[in-house]
Amino acid sequence: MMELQYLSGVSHTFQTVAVATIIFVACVLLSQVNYRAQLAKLPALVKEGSSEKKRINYLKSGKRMYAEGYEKFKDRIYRMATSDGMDSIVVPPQFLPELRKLPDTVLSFPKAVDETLETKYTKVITDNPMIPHTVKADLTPALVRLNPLICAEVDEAMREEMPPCEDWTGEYIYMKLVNVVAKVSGRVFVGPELCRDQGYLDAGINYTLELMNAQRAIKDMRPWIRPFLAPRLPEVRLLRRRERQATEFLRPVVQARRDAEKNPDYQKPDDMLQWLLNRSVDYKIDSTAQLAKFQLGITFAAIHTTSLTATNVLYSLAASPEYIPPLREEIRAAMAANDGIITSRALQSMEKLDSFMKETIRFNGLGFTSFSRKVLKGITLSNGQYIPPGVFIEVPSHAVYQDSTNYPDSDTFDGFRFAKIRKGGSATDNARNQFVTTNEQNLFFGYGKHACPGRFFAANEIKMILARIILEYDIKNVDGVIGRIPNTETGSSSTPDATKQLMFKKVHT
Ligand code: HEM
Repeated sequence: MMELQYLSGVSHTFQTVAVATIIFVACVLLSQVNYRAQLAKLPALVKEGSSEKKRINYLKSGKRMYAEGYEKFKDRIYRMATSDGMDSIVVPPQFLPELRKLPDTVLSFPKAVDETLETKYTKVITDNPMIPHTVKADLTPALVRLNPLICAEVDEAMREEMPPCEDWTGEYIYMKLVNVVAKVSGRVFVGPELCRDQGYLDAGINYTLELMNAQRAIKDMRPWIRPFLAPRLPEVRLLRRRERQATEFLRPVVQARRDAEKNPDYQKPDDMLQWLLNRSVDYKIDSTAQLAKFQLGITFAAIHTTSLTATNVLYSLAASPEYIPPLREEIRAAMAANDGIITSRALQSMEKLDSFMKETIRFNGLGFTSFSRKVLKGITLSNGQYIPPGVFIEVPSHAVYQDSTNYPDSDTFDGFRFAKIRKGGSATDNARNQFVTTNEQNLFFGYGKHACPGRFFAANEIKMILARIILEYDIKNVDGVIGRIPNTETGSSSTPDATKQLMFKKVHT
């Protein structure tokens, strides 16, 4: 009797579990059907073809497809299959003002980065506000004070990296710039103790490349198998090794600084590591390992973006060397007016250089889209179109830059386009036409509350590096290369081709 009762209990439990499982699976399937039905209501740029064909097409012709969509859909959103075969929702820029008001719980920047970088496995920190806050509240206001020091670091790093170039000399400038930027950013991020340590510099430079490799290896796995196998991928293990290595580099420096603080006369260093230490109590960061991950995160955000952008500008300059004499004159005058030092005031007065940098990224930014966000709760736009939760959105920034209603005669590269507007214009014209400007027509550094907080530092650093190069060298393409070295374009990304050389020759005055 007891046994029968027990068996009937087991069978009842089993039935309950089975029913619950069926209900759960049905709900998942229904939500999937609902999600697909909602997506299907949005117009698609490419209707025909298998998802693999669409994916390959996107990788090959992303730039053209974003331009086509921009022309075709104008003030409507549409969907397009992207590199991982999933549909992304492409949003025209006129919706940006309404989207920027939405909180991260509805339209999320960190969640978009989490999925793009597979942070569950790569462990990049995306959700700690301490990094953007420290960059905004400590680094940007410190620039006026730090610029002479940054300038001295640029000069020293350039002397170390660039050969004499007494005659025309070919250089793979991208790798040179990565080293310069790593040293200069290193001085500001970790301070004097580590910024010249080749081991630490290499760790920072390689981390970004290793992170991208790990992300690609994870994306190549089927999603359901990732929780089991991704942590064991050699590429992912390498990231763990880098984290441990960075922690070991930082440990003695952090310890020495904490010990020194006990001395009431101690002058705290003026760098990002110290600002992070100062804020660590408020943000409940108590281990060197966490600080090391923050440092790697900032390095990831800063080094290659800055050096790729500086490379883009030099590729444009080599293709249009007629800009070199007026730029050189401007830089000389700015320095002469500021006791030979590149102060913040000197940088601000280099409006032609700022303009040339801005015009370069109008044609050759680091990609064709901006404002990548994940939709967490459904959004109805002011034109009535509905964006379902679960999708990614992006704005076709390159198409915006090539629209002649935003930029008259938009097909023409006019290096001083923005300097001319600023010279004759109002305070608003001045504010809206700078390299660091972010708004609906200027999306290189993103848009809204997550727009790149490091852009002021990056702009200063790039200008100082370019100023040093333009003052000291004539620049041209390698013989036989006509026009600008084309960027490598894949899907939504565009990078200067690091395998190409530029020619440099020392200027003697
Ligand atoms: C030319 C160089 C750089 C470019 C092109 C660039 C670009 C960007 C872009 C597009 C975003 C996303 C913004 C959005 O979607 O709205 C971003 C975010 C960010 N960038 Fe930069 N960046 C550069 C340099 C730097 C530097 C030097 C730092 C650090 C000092 C930095 C720190 C960050 C951080 C912390 C975020 C995340 C902001 C947040 O979570 O709210 N970036 N950057």
